[in-house]
Amino acid sequence: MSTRRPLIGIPADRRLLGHHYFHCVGEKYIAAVAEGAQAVPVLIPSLGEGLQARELLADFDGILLTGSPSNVEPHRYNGPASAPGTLHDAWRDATTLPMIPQVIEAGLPLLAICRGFQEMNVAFGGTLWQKLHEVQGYRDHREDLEAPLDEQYGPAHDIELAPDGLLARLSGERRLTVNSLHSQGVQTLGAGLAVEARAPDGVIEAFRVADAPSFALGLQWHPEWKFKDNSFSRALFAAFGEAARERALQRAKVR
Ligand SMILES: N[C@@H](CCC(=O)NCCCC(=O)O)C(=O)O
Repeated sequence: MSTRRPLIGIPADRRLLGHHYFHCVGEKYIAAVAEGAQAVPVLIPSLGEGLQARELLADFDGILLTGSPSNVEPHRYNGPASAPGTLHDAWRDATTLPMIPQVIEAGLPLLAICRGFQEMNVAFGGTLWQKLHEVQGYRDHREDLEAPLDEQYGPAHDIELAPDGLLARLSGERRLTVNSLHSQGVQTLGAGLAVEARAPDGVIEAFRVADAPSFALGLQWHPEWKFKDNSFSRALFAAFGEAARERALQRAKVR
């Protein structure tokens, strides 16, 4: 029976560096997959429809959707035009949004973080607030970009966990403290998503795919940041890796 580490795909951001575009993934996500999930991180270029995702997914045991300073293009959820100067990543949208339902349908474990969480909500038909801090009743969920990184990714607010949810089960807690580095947030929840956690102002901070055959979790915060120093983050990536190992074993049986 195969004992190789599971392969976890990570769709890349497409970013202009100098005169050329690159497809890139933040190293902290790569480390969390390799060390936290004990899996092999495989970066996936964001080639949109050119990717043939369905065939590609057959060779993977999980997918991680990362955070990004870019926003999902509003036309993807019939939202209002973004403020001038907003950073988007159309190629990433064109890659992840069609991929998400295929990942769930194929029974691959999925962990989505921040922008990835927002992509999941849009892929399931939900919509986004673009500037939570300008919406009556919501606090500012952004980081201070002038602050040191440890402060930007440091504890920012509590979340209340759904008592019957996966996060409550994984953590054994009802309330946790998380970091917060986002301007956007869930406005309407996508069909089939079950809320796992909310911030004190009511912002949805986590959900799962209610009827997914495997691990399918979206988080608005960043558990990958110094995950080794946080027992809940370690448990999250360990559970994600375990689900990917299970998929790898199933795949090995049918080869
Ligand atoms: N642009 C979206 C998502 C924010 C996000 O993912 N921030 C993290 C970026 C850097 C990192 O990967 O840690 C929004 O503003 O809501």
